[in-house]
Amino acid sequence: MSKNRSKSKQKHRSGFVSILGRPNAGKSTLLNALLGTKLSIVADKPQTTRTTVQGVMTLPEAQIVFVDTPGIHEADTIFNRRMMESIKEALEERDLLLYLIDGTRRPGPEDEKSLELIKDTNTKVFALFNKIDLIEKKNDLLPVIEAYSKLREFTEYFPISAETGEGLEALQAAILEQMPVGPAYYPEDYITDQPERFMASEIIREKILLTTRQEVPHSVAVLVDEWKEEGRLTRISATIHVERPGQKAIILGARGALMKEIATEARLEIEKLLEKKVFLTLFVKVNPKWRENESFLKELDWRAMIGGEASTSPVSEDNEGE
Ligand SMILES: Nc1nc2c(ncn2[C@@H]2O[C@H](COP(=O)(O)OP(=O)(O)OP(=O)(O)O)[C@@H](O)[C@H]2O)c(=O)[nH]1
Repeated sequence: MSKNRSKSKQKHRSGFVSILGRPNAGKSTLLNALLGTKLSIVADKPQTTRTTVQGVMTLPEAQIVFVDTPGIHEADTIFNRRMMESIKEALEERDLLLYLIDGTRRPGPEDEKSLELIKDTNTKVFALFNKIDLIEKKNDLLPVIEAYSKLREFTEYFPISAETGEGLEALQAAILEQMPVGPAYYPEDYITDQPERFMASEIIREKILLTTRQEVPHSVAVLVDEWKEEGRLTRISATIHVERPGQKAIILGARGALMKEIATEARLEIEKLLEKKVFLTLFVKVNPKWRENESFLKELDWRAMIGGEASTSPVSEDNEGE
């Protein structure tokens, strides 16, 4: 880590950061963790036609704009030289790159291929070794870090867990330090309802996990279908997607009792968050194999919500009301 952390504190800083990494490394989880825990601001429009703003973290002393890198997703499958060149060009425009690595695995040929993208960029790159919560003995991470550092020299190395939040504070401080002096690009109070929408779905999901005591742990996804501000009331309707009819039965409980409990607890917490009265309607729907359904996963991704692509379609007959 660099030494003069305190020196840089007075001036406001701002910059553009991209998160890269192989599929499944945890990029979305990290972005959510960095932004979510800070109740961050999320921009609802692309910053330029080429770049999508994924989220803006506004702190008293800095603003960090997380931006997507166009073409990066295709780059994993299409190794077209022109595309690689345009991605590399885009990466040059960033103030910092976060290269996310699954810290539980040593690099394989796919990882080496993926590192090609950042091979000769002039932009600083942090190596983030994610999922350290899965590593029993911390020493087991060392050979992984060593193997990666042989493939490329990174500016700094961070063991983190996007899931538990471990290491994220240090990471945030280091990101801040890399940001050039500059103004905030977005007004401080520029908060759309989108993070609230995402947080509401997370609250509902959490209540399900607590209420059903982990009987349906990872088979649950919650999508907010409708969000209407009606004066002092916010009307929210959301669908709980499960994989099997048995899971739907568990969530509903006898005569819908459990579902009622989930809805009430979630409503109370969302009311606290919004500081408003909330009318919450929940539906539960069997959506087999939703985890393999590409378009559904996209809908789930809260970034998709920012683009206004979240489902607003009416709920189908399969649903059960609160
Ligand atoms: N145990 C653990 N799991 C994690 C962590 N970070 C992410 N995951 C899990 O890893 C999986 C992939 O995470 P994502 O955030 O979807 O990964 P991604 O890099 O955005 O994936 P793509 O969208 O496919 O590029 C999910 O099941 C996450 O829950 C972590 O720190 N610890």
